[in-house]
Amino acid sequence: MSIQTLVEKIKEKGNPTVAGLDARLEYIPQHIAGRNMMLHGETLRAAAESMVAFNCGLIDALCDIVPAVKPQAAYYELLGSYGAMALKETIDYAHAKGMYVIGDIKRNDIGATATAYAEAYLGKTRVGDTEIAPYGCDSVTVNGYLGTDGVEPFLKECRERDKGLFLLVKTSNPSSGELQNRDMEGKPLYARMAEMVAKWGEGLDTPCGYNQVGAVVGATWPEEQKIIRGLLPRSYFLVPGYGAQGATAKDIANAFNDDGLGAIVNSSRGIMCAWKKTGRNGEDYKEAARAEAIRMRDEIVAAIR
Ligand SMILES: O=c1ccn([C@@H]2O[C@H](COP(=O)(O)O)[C@@H](O)[C@H]2O)c(=O)[nH]1
Repeated sequence: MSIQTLVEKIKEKGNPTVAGLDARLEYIPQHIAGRNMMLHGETLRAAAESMVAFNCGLIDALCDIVPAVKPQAAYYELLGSYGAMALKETIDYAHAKGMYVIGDIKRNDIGATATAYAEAYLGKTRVGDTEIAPYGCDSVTVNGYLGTDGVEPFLKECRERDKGLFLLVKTSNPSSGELQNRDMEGKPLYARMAEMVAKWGEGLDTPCGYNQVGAVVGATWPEEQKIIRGLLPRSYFLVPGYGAQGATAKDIANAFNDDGLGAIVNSSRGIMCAWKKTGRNGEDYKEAARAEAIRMRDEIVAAIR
């Protein structure tokens, strides 16, 4: 699914947000985790099956109001081979429920290895005469700081399979300025990266006007958002940092274009852990996640109006 499909889903739902699926065991209510530990003991399998059950419940609760999910690969890798299966099951379930899937993998390497990452998460791998999509994400986050040869294999998937990318430009974490804001021949490094993103996106515009090659721009950096928006008017921004990292709706407005499009704001812990604030032991985790997703949507739509 291309960035165009993401834009259509955002418009259809009137909701420029994405729900992060980054479950640790402590974010999963006891009625789910306890049941799986009864069945499988205190094992990685029990943790992974709990994660899938929790994710599917969240997807059921959100799929009619939220256009996309963003599973973060780290939390699945934490569960070894069971985690890999949990990630695939989560992606397939989200697709079955009509959601767009952004794989937050932040990968890159030398060209040959980047090709393997790109095929694993966006493309297909060949087994004999059969081609199989190991994960089948619609788009992924990519670390462009390795340069063009590492990004090219991901661009190939955009060209050949209509996939999307979000290149790390200005990340949301407190230390991101240590390197990303350093001067590079008169401009901050993140601005140089934005220029690279524009170059990598050449020839990858979609009919809706947005390019397949987008950028990760932290909600925690409103001033940088404005500068990067100016450099990349037709790129979609994935904007993490809202909620648990402290950014609010007023911090994200600069990421959007005047048409109210151009950015999708992520919340992971804010939505996944909303049940922890209701005092009902997680029995109501789906309702709590939905209520938080609606609150977030309304707050962000009001802020960009
Ligand atoms: O600059 C970045 C890039 C990615 N992330 C990821 O987004 C979510 C944020 O989770 P919250 O719980 O909403 O804080 C998480 O998967 C990060 O790895 C980011 O935060 N900043």
